[in-house]
Amino acid sequence: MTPLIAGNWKMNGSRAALAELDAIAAAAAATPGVEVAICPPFTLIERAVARQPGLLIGGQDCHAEPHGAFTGAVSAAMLAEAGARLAIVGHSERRRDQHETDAMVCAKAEAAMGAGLMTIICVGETEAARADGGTEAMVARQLRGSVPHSAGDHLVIAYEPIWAIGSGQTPTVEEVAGVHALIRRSLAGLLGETRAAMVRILYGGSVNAHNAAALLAAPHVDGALVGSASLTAADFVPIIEAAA
Ligand SMILES: O=C[C@H](O)COP(=O)(O)O
Repeated sequence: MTPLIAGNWKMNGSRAALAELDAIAAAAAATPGVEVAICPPFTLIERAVARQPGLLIGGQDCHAEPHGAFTGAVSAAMLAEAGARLAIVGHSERRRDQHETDAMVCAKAEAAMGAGLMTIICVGETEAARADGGTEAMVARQLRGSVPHSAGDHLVIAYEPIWAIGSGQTPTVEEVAGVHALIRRSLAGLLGETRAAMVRILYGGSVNAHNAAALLAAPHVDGALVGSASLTAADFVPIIEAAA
């Protein structure tokens, strides 16, 4: 399975920051065995695609409906028209701040896949769930609610423990491997063994140049979803290289 290293710029970046894409695209071209994506804010998508058409450029969210009276929202078809080839849905920051439920995430994922976009569905436990030993139950519940039954080879799952995002903390490699194995088993139950085997499962949460190689070497870790360390080529390129 080709590893996917995806950068999520969140609400960061500017036209000037797109210059970072040049060295990122060069690193991606030099590591053809690794797929590289960047998800900038919506406003930068078209320029990012124009600047580096070889990179996979994506959106950080999409609406479940194709069009309508949804002020501030962007549909999956709009992302695709802008040149995006993937969408992230269900990021924990949107589940928290926009109160997105599993059902809403599932509808967004269906819309994204319907528009032909590779679709990264994010799941991950809270710090409280982890402390109670509830990590696997919470992740399995999110998968049951968020993954469309129709999902095929456009589907990617990102396991992002909420407490690890932006904190500098990560689970142990063994813990990551355990949750990724649980995700693979859950997907097999939801989609069947054959389709589940094709789904890439990314780890996200404080991935950096120093810890990437160990995390990416864990079983069932098929790439990474990277936040702050994707904002500059200096930080992101070593993570791409670690996946090769
Ligand atoms: O989408 C990316 C994740 O939320 C991880 O963010 P981070 O690498 O800054 O911890």
